[in-house]
Amino acid sequence: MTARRTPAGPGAESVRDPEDLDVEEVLALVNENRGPAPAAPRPVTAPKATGERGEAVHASQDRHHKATPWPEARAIAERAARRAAARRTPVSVLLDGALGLVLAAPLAALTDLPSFDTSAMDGWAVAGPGPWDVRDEGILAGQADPGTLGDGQAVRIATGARVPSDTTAVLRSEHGRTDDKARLYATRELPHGQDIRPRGQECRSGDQLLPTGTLVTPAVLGLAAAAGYDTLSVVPRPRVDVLVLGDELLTEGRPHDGLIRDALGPMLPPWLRALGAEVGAVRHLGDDPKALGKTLATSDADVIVTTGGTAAGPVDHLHPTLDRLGAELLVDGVEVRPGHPMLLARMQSDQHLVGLPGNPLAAVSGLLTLAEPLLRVLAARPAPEPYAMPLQEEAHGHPHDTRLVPVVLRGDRALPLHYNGPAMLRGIAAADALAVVPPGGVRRDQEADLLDLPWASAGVAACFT
Ligand SMILES: Nc1nc2c(c(=O)[nH]1)N[C@H]1C(S)=C(S)[C@@H](COP(=O)(O)OP(=O)(O)OC[C@H]3O[C@@H](n4cnc5c(N)ncnc54)[C@H](O)[C@@H]3O)O[C@H]1N2
Ligand code: MOO
Repeated sequence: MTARRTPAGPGAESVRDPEDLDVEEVLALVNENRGPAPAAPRPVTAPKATGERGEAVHASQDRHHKATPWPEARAIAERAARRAAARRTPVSVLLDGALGLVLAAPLAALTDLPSFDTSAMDGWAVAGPGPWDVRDEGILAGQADPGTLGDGQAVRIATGARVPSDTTAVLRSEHGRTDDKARLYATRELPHGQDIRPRGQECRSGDQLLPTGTLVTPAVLGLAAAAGYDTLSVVPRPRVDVLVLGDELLTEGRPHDGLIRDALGPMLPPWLRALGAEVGAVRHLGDDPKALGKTLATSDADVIVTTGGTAAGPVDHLHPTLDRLGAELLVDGVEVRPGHPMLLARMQSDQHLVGLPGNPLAAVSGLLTLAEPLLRVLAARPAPEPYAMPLQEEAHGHPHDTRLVPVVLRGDRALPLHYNGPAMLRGIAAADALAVVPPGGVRRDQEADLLDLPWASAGVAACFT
């Protein structure tokens, strides 16, 4: 695979323009030497394999089954979403609500475009060879009936106006002159049909302009409006409920007395929206298994995202609660660092739960491993083009698991960031992408696959509004 883009271009390291300075400053903060080294590989607790890879297991089954390999976990999330996506019903939305959604039906022109023979220039509509007698009244865009021109006649015309019947060409204003008797002379040759946009030049009514599955971009909105649409049939955004678990979490102020700030409540909704979801208010449920059970049982969201409680600690209630509710575990642990306790469960045929680990970077890992493919397929969005870049520094690997390491893109290389421990957000907050580091690691100058962060390519405003 090849690098998809080179944000700073060759030589970016030696040329420090003001934009680069910002990057340098951020890098100095994130990669200064006193920071901890990249997370050391963790010893792997020997898992006992049970059943086939990717096979659904009931939540009460052996919790020590083998975790799913990282690429397979993503494929399982995609497959699960495909089954649910087949049952989703398209919705009709006003144009201004369709941005970022995907067409559920082909966009067929509701009119010819242009819908009438149109002047492409400001000048004169003329009939037959010149010189021409110029009519008194000109024609503007938006005028319903421009009449007919007789041979040897001309009329002033504006760009976008309907040309009169029997017009043979439009003479641009800079290519003609009139005498004091209102006779018009061309100052250069005027081919037949010049500067007339004939009706149907771009499309005929009924022509397919865009296929099902097209992402609605600003340009698509423009085309749809031009072709006569007020509403579009689109795939609805999957509705996501976010449940933040943990009694230790504060929603404001500074950490104190063993309590810490909830970092995921503010981070997940906009990130999930950038992945195509419609997200309601975040609910903080503490470590209350009853509240968790009730909320899961009554949610009508397409996808429930929980944070924390995925491990086996005294207040990690997710597994027992899923078990009580009869959920089907499609993925229960992934061979990825950070984030290995993440899980994917099918609650009902058309409802899934993504359990993100509580450690914040582990939660990001779960977001990109399980939530991204699930939401992308439910929203019918196209898969991002895979791409790879050489690493500017070595990223060492975990003995068995894939590692996801925050990187910044500098010129045509990706620089791994430190502060990439499971509980840290300092690296990812400065990152453009996550490098996929297979077991064995990636040497300096060797290519690593990259997962883009949604805002790195589109910009924050484009992807969150
Ligand atoms: N005996 C074992 N213990 C743990 C294992 C393991 O394999 N065996 N795995 C560790 C790994 S790896 C992770 S990741 C965590 C996953 O834990 P949980 O999903 O159960 O999450 P919690 O225990 O609730 O929290 C973990 C950690 O993250 C902090 N946290 C939780 N929520 C938030 C939030 N919204 N914002 C900021 N920080 C949050 C929480 O206070 C804990 O420090 O389990 C390990 N343990
Ligand atoms: O390694 Mo855990 O998965 O801390 O994130």
